[in-house]
Amino acid sequence: MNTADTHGSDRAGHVARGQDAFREANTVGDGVHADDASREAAATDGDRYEDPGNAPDQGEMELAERHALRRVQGLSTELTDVTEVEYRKLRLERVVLIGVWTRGTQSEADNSLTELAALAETAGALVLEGLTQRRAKPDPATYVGKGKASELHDIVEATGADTVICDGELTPGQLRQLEDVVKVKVVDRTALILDIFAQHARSSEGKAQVELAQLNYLLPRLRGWGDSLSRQAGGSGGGSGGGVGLRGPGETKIETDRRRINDKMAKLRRQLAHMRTAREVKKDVRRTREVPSVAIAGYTNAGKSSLLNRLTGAGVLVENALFATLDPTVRQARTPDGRGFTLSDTVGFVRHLPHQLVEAFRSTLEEVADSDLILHVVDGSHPDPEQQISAVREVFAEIEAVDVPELVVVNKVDAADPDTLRALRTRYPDLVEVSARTGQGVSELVTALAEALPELAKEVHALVPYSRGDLVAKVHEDGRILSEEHTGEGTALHAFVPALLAAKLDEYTPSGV
Ligand SMILES: Nc1nc2c(ncn2[C@@H]2O[C@H](COP(=O)(O)OP(=O)(O)OP(=O)(O)O)[C@@H](O)[C@H]2O)c(=O)[nH]1
Ligand SMILES: [Mg+2]
Repeated sequence: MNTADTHGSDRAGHVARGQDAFREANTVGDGVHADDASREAAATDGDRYEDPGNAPDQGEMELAERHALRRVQGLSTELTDVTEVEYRKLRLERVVLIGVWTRGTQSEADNSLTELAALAETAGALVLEGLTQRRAKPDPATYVGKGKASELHDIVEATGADTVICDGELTPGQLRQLEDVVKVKVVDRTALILDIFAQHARSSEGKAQVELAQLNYLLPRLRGWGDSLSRQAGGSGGGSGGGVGLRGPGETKIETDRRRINDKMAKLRRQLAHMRTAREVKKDVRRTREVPSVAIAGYTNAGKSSLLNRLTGAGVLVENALFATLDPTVRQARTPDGRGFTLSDTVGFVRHLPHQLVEAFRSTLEEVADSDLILHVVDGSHPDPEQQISAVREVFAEIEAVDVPELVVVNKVDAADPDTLRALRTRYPDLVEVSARTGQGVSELVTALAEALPELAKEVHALVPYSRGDLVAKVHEDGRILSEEHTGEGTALHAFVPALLAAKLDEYTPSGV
């Protein structure tokens, strides 16, 4: 918690307050300028692994495509005969949610279940009922207590639900034993999030990362799922202990499956290592340009992609669903005083992000840790934004991003409760309030962002011969020009530039300046 706190608002800094008049006058923010040339540059830099085209309406196309494809997800061909991989196509239709509430207030417990409902809907399920049980800790056998479990069975039967989703990560044994009582498929929050990620991954790297996480989750659960599902499939009616005759061949099959899964995981790890190298190379290119990078991070559905769109007109997918964005999108942008920087959208965070996913997405999340500034986008219209802020900061700590300066950006102020906003202002005095929807506050955000960006290191005076027009162009691109004059010998420049570019300009610096 201490690490998270040191990451606090005091360091976010730079945000001028009391500019309400200015804000009123600027309700339609035009955002950071991203010209076509720089957008083209972003495309050739190839920050996406499967470039879906660079048309401005790309986000809309993705959205349409997603709606068209929703719920038609195939299995990887290599695993089609592993029947226990069943959970990968959860085919959630009608679900009942159940949560064990161990600490905190009633409203926190309710928020948690509301979030689970949003996750379930994002995965394509229809939520019929949500229940919580207050207990000191989850029951080691059936997650909820025995009595509650049979009550749950009655509700499942009465509503005609086909799946129960538990708000936590269950042990293989708990999953199996609860299934025995409720007689329908039981999945946990982790499996649900993995399923959403599987539906949403678009790049080959994202797909590989999710598949690795799924297999990782599946491995210790093979037997549990296998037992329970085969009993159900066999229609033997929930007798305990499984069929004697099934045990031998069942175990052999599990061994085979386990080996196949291990092989598949090894292959995925190799592929990912390879893709990672490719990404490092691209990052190096960016680093040699020394353009500062800004990462937009925050809780899922906070409005990160909307804000990126508002800031650059990038046409990135926006959807009122959790985890709409899984693949990093990087755009070139420019501050009002002309300094170039990159702005990247990232995968949303969630409370108790399954550990397998943090592992799998480590390379993607490291983009955040490697950035020069984090715009931490917070959903101001959520009933409990502070809890989301802490959840996000926990992930920052896990990916070692706590040293990166953070600017807290409270989004959706058009829909936020004034009391919530007041509480946030007290807690994070340096925050910026915006609405990606209406554009309110966006120009203040641009100013705050420009101030928080690391200053370009070097002031140079140079006389660049006309044969080195490329260098002058670079100064225009990456630097901030104070004066420029065309003389008989070349272009005389006075500018602030990144250190690396300053070194290149060194030989054109007249001595004595
Ligand atoms: N009222 C209001 N709604 C907003 C605002 N910004 C975004 N939204 C809505 O919030 C939802 C989520 O927006 P996204 O931009 O997809 O959020 P995200 O943080 O990128 O979400 P993930 O990629 O899923 O993590 C969408 O329905 C947006 O229309 C805002 O300023 N005001
Ligand atoms: Mg997004």
